[in-house]
Amino acid sequence: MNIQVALDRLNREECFQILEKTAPYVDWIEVGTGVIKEYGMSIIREVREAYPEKTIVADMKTCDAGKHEAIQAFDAGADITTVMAFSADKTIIDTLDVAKLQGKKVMIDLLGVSERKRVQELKELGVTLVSLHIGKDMQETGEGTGTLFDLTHGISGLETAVAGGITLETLPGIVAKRPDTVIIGSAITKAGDPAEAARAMKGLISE
Ligand SMILES: O=C(CO)[C@H](O)[C@H](O)COP(=O)(O)O
Repeated sequence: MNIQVALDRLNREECFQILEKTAPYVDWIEVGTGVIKEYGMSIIREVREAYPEKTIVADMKTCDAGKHEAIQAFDAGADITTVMAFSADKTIIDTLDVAKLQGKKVMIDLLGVSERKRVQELKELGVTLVSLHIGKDMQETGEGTGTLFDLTHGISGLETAVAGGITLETLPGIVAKRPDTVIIGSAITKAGDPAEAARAMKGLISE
């Protein structure tokens, strides 16, 4: 099971400080949407150069112009780019085509999806990687990752990531569901000791 550290609501300096402290304990690095909006593709390039051995996820949250945005992310050095599940099927297919050509991957963000039917459709379009996701704003209303796994339960052949306010306390319940990747943002990046937070989470997952 991978740990993906999500770099969100941080400036460039903070992103690299967090990575310096946590890199030994994380497998995948997510350059968050807000960070990309602030710095553009150049920050993905910088992370790629600094961490050539890590899997880099560009959280582009693409919902249109799929081909163009996938090329942008992959050319900057991302291994995986994210696309919203509600996008038009054409957008999904276009990004999958670019990924296939470049030997990269697309992660479909299921934020806001409540019906398994859409997950099944995505699979039929050729999607192989999805993220079960409770967004920041809905986390504030108390929504948790509890029932998210119902969306993919019984649908075979999908690699799953899960995100949304996961903490050291909620991690055991998540790990029990056996996702392939656990995405953790604030619980690492806003911790008093990010290295210790990441180390503890890696330890828990490895148990
Ligand atoms: O995609 C995201 C926000 O849209 C975040 O990467 C994801 O939610 C993880 O961060 P946190 O653990 O702080 O919720």
